[in-house]
Amino acid sequence: MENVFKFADELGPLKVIHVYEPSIDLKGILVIDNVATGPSIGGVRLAPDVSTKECFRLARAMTLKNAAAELPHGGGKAVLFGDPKMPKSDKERLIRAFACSLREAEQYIFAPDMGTDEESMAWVKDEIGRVVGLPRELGGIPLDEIGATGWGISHVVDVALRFCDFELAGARIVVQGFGAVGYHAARFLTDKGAVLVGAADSHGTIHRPGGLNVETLSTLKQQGKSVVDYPEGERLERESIIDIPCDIWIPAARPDVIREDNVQRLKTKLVIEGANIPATLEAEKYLHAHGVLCVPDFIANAGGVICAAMEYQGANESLVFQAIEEKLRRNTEAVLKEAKNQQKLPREAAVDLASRRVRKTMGLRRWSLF
Ligand SMILES: NC(=O)C1=CN([C@@H]2O[C@H](COP(=O)(O)OP(=O)(O)OC[C@H]3O[C@@H](n4cnc5c(N)ncnc54)[C@H](OP(=O)(O)O)[C@@H]3O)[C@@H](O)[C@H]2O)C=CC1
Ligand SMILES: O=C(O)CCC(=O)C(=O)O
Repeated sequence: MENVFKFADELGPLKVIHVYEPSIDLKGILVIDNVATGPSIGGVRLAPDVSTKECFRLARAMTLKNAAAELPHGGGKAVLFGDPKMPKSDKERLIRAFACSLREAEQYIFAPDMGTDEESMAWVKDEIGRVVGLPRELGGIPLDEIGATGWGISHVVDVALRFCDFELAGARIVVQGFGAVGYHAARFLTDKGAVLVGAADSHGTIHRPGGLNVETLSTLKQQGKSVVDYPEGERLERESIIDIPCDIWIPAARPDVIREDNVQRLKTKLVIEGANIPATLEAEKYLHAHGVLCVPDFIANAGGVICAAMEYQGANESLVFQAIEEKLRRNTEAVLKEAKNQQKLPREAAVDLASRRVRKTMGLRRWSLF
């Protein structure tokens, strides 16, 4: 048995639950990292290559994200082993069973992540009720459909550009992953004058220096095709997305895509981490040393969970965009100012800000974690 206490530090994790039901090939993990601020919220990720370590790192990112955004929620995350493109009936059975198996894990509120969506959350609601990110028909605010995280990213970019030497009009952007985060980030940024010159999905990369039409790419994805089916431009290998020269590079897919062994290939001025844990610390240090500004994940991509938390409190959809804008602009400014003034990595400044808030709420409780 893996020694799960190797992840333990002053913040958590509070609980690590492994779920196994061989009759339907259900293998899942829930990490509840910290609930000092309230019940944890974090998405359920369905992917073939997840792990306990990935789940813990994602749960910790949620603890920091929810604290930075001043939400009354702690951090948790769940992962399910499986192909997100499995037949829908299999996926429904898996998610319903996973929800049932975690019925008693009341300190965790289900939400969507890679491989799961509003419909998956509707199945969770039907089974156990403790869920956010629901379809509108069930009273939810469909955070992926409205582009909550992409909206937040567009404001993070706007603030980060005050710390850079270029403007958004005409800036070349590259997006790795063309799902809920990648598509909406590209949509909001190109609406403000940026040019999307590269995009990747699980099948490959498309590169067109003259610009890619975001809605054409979105239509291809809705038809079950790939970004590489775009009618113009150069088709490249999936990993070649990192080589495309640009001004803003936005990871919006898997973890650890920017590492010590490939960070030198990035030719950009600004990295906005749309994905969770997309870069290793060493890679972020390299970027910092080479003058590339990098806004960390739990600051940049908090739009989705702000929306989710507001849904949980019964808020109206029209208030969500304003709340995301305000919180993300304030945090981005605070983190980048502190990083600049103290000559720190933006991540160091962000972790200081968020963990200070978590420690304060822990100090207000009899037991710090539970
Ligand atoms: N949804 C949200 O609001 C939030 C999401 N995040 C994070 O953002 C990231 C993306 O989430 P989301 O957009 O919701 O996920 P989706 O499942 O909607 O989209 C993921 C996209 O990534 C692509 N992809 C998968 N693997 C690779 C790869 N190796 N290289 C390139 N592209 C790849 C997929 O390709 P294909 O289409 O071919 O499957 C798909 O286009 C995750 O890290 C998630 O945790 C963070 C905060 C909030
Ligand atoms: O935004 C979501 O889907 C819920 C929260 C989450 O999992 C995340 O922010 O990564």
